[in-house]
Amino acid sequence: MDLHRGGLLGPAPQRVGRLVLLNGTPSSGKTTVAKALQEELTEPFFHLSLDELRGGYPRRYWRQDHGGVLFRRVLDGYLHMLRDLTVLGHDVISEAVITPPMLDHYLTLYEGIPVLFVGIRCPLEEVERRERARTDRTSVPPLDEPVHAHGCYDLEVDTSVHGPAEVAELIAAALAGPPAPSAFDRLRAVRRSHL
Ligand SMILES: Nc1ncnc2c1ncn2[C@@H]1O[C@H](COP(=O)(O)OP(=O)(O)OP(=O)(O)O)[C@@H](O)[C@H]1O
Repeated sequence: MDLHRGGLLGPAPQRVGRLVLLNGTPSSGKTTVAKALQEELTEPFFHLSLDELRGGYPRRYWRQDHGGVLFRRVLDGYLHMLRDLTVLGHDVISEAVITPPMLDHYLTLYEGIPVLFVGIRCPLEEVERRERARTDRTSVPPLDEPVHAHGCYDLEVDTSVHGPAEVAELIAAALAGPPAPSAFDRLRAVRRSHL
């Protein structure tokens, strides 16, 4: 796929940026890890949570979004926006809740982009405890099994065992020597073998 595209600053950048994709159930700790990772890394990594992007629409639109149509459109915008940032040379940290029907979309959308796929694990009892303690949004049910059903990562961490700074160190080490083939390449190979 030809990712070459010029920007406001002239010709396309020398390299496509890296994408650190943190996948886990709500309240597994993705946003917390993303912020700790930005602190850990010496190079600048862009991070925006889906919740922050959702804030672009006033609350009344979300109250009317009963079929989830607005949510899906904003999620799609989020994923495409992060892809475009990597194409323009930004290194990016992204959060994801990838259930099995969604996986193909990610594999196709991020073809040609170096993805470090990180499983953010956390036991369900701890996820539920964190959900109950949250005041920033209405509680949502955990999705642990479907989110990790594909069973393939470059790195898996458990945020009930390792604190955010430790997890950030593990991810930084994986970024310094990313596995090859990457988890996304292995998942694409599995997809091709089923065609
Ligand atoms: N390692 C941790 N130890 C204890 N509490 C944590 C840890 N990581 C996150 N939390 C707490 O759990 C709550 C949810 O964390 P966070 O927002 O990072 O999860 P998330 O996976 O990004 O959730 P969502 O998908 O809903 O955005 C927060 O209150 C956060 O402070």
